[in-house]
Amino acid sequence: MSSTHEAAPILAARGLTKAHGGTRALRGAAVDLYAGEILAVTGASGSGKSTLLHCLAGIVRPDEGSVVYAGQRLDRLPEERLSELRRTEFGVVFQFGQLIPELTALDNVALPLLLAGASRETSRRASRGAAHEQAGAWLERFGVRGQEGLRPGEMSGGQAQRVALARALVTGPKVVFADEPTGALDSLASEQVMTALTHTARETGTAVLLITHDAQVAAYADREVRLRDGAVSEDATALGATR
Ligand SMILES: Nc1ncnc2c1ncn2[C@@H]1O[C@H](COP(=O)(O)OP(=O)(O)OP(=O)(O)O)[C@@H](O)[C@H]1O
Repeated sequence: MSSTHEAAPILAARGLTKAHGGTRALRGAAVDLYAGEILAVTGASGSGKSTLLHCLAGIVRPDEGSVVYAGQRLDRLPEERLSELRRTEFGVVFQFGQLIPELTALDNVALPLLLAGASRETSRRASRGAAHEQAGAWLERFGVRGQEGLRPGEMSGGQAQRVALARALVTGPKVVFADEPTGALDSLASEQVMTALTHTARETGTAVLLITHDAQVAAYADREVRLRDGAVSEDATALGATR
């Protein structure tokens, strides 16, 4: 992907600051994410990567600055509109999947669909069957079809992360936020997870904001921005990912 984009970014942050107690995690960070783009955010430990992701995903409000998603100020939306947006337009994957331990893989992936269905007040039974069918198809897509009855504690780390990816993508989000999704995996599992994530995102046109400190993982992205002390230090465009 080239460094010049004609369309407006789907997500744009400017001048973000955020302090956690006395620690200034973000100091004027700015970033653009374009529709369908896979953007790696890299930087040393403590440079503010996770805080940036939380602000962009509407999980945390910045102290100052703006976050514009599809033309609306995310940082000014009331909490209920924000949570609806997170449920319908965004998907998230964290380092340790954050699957619900009591639920099977199938139920974990079906859950976002059931929540979306419940908010639309569709027939419970019909939506449950459809959600399970769709969840099964996504597990298949991520190569974990045989695992639908397993609970997270019964899966390998790589399998659990692929289930977490299926859960993040099942609702057809516009943006997936992935915070060190391979941070707890060995290199083979890490490769499988990154291949699954990037292939699917490219097929579905989902934009991905990928946090990583691993150059091999960043190489899957189209473009990289580097954070240093809470601000973007370098916009290393056009990684030229071919995967
Ligand atoms: N909830 C919190 N309470 C207090 N300090 C925090 C909190 N979250 C982050 N920080 C601090 O803010 C700074 C930025 O943290 P952040 O997690 O955003 O960085 P990071 O680049 O993602 O780091 P890492 O790669 O280690 O996960 C760090 O100094 C961190 O200790």
